[in-house]
Amino acid sequence: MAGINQAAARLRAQLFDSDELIVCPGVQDGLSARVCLQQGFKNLYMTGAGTAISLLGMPDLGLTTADDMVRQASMLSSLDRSVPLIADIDTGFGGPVMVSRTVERYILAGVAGLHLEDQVTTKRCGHLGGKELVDVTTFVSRIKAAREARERLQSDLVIIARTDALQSMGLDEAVSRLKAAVEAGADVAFLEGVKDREEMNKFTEAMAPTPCLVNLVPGGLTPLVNAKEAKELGYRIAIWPCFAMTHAYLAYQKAARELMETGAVTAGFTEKQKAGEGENAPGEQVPGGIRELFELCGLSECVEFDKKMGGQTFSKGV
Ligand SMILES: C[C@](O)(C(=O)O)[C@H](CC(=O)O)C(=O)O
Repeated sequence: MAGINQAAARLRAQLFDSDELIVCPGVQDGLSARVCLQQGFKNLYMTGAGTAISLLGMPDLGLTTADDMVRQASMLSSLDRSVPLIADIDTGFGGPVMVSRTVERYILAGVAGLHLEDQVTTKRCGHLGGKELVDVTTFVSRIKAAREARERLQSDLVIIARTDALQSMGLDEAVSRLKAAVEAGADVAFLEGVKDREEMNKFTEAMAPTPCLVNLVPGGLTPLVNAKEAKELGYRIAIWPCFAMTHAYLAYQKAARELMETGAVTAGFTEKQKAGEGENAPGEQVPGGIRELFELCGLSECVEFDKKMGGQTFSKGV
């Protein structure tokens, strides 16, 4: 338990023993997480929207189950346990019993922080229209259930309360909901769909001294401020949910179009090959080729581990 809880304790220290902005690139699968770890990020964020898209091929409409999310969170937090993962838990997937059970599963999966919201269980992405909310008593009961799980497991889990109330009820009601959530045990406040810098500032000031999170979704409602600006606006955590996914989508599309139109894929070709000279030599290293991807995902570490344990699995090389 102590080992798993370490990431949560680290996130708590980042939040309360320092004033640095906690920068969380959004990841939705093993590849995006490995790339962010390779780049040296100190935190990761598991996006629910990205998980719906990459795991189910479906939009963010409350279609991912607790099992889908726990499994993904467990895989992501296992890749580097020294890097705290903040994960989306949507609405907690039911009433207080279900919320408590799901939060317990997130803790056991090694999640360091999670955000729990006040939309109805048939929720949707916070940057879409027509959102419906539960009443404040139900929202608070979700937060209390999360807190109960944290206490029961003696975990340092950081609970982030998210409200989607801005769209239909305005800033004052949103702030009042988040204050009630903090009173019930949440550590951080997350105002979804904040629309401009003035509102961002007003929000962080209204919530002080509670730390606030800003959600920077490409193509969403919130201006895409950079890390420096987010900090100046009073935020302590910034998440970039689908940033890599937008890039990946455009790259997949380009490659698929090329294959469809020309019957060939040149992405893994060397410059010589692109110039029409020669074919891919068997086993040749190409940028982004399969060996490089395996290396990114720990090929050498696996081989080393096998050897260290006295295994012979790779004694003939890989
Ligand atoms: C933060 C969020 O909950 C997520 O799943 O990453 C989404 C982001 C998105 O839909 O791109 C959200 O509801 O804002």
